[in-house]
Amino acid sequence: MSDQAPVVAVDGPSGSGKGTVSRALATRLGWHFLDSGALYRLVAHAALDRGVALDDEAGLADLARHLEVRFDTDSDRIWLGDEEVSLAIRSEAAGDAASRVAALPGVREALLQLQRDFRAAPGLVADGRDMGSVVFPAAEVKIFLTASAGERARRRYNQLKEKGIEADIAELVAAIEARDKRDMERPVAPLKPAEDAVELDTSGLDIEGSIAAALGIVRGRLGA
Ligand SMILES: Nc1ncnc2c1ncn2[C@@H]1O[C@H](COP(=O)(O)OP(=O)(O)O)[C@@H](O)[C@H]1O
Ligand SMILES: Nc1ccn([C@H]2C[C@H](O)[C@@H](COP(=O)(O)OP(=O)(O)O)O2)c(=O)n1
Repeated sequence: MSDQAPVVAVDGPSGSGKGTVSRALATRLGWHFLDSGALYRLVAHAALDRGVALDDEAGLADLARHLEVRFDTDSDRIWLGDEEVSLAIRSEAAGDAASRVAALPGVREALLQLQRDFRAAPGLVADGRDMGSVVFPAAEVKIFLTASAGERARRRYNQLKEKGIEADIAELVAAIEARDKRDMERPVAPLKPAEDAVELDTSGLDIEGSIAAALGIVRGRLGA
């Protein structure tokens, strides 16, 4: 593993701040970035688009194996074939469908190598649920971000409000708890901290505080 580029794995539940913190880590370290959740969202989007049922494991795995995905990390845009799907895959419906397709072992297996291919010099920051436990089990640094369900619902509420979308906090808490339950109880690659992960609770932290704390963990581990 030491002859390969180093990996910082950032895992945790929805709304814990993984995307925000891991993108900032990648920028500050000058490393590559993998948004693995986007891959599950892309499979779900492609399935909804092409009428593949969300429990058709073979059909979904086939979609996952042949994803024609293109990321532009600078502009944060994503294409599926010729279609720009940057906004479409961020909807609550796509997130919910992603959580369903992510429970299927055939889909996870089909996305494994694609995720590992993101590892390149000088290093990779990988954001997801199983980066430290399954995809990069020998990652040099593993961080498990958490925050209370109430705090995560408030963050989601603010995100939706910024986009002009009305939402109900109680409904968001219920949706977050349902998604956590599905992600934690699935038999394959369930959401849980890797044994050697450092847990970081961001409930009482602002964004800069979360980034600084994560950067401190990375520097401590890498000795940089
Ligand atoms: N302390 C914090 N750390 C990270 N993100 C935060 C924090 N406080 C609020 N946020 C906001 O929470 C929202 C969800 O963060 P995001 O990075 O998308 O989470 P995840 O990728 O875990 O679902 C974003 O709008 C982000 O700006
Ligand atoms: N490595 C990963 C990444 C995401 N998933 C699943 C679990 C989530 O419910 C969906 C969507 O993930 P994403 O990180 O984009 O979702 P959030 O922004 O955290 O709500 O995909 C997964 O099972 N494994």
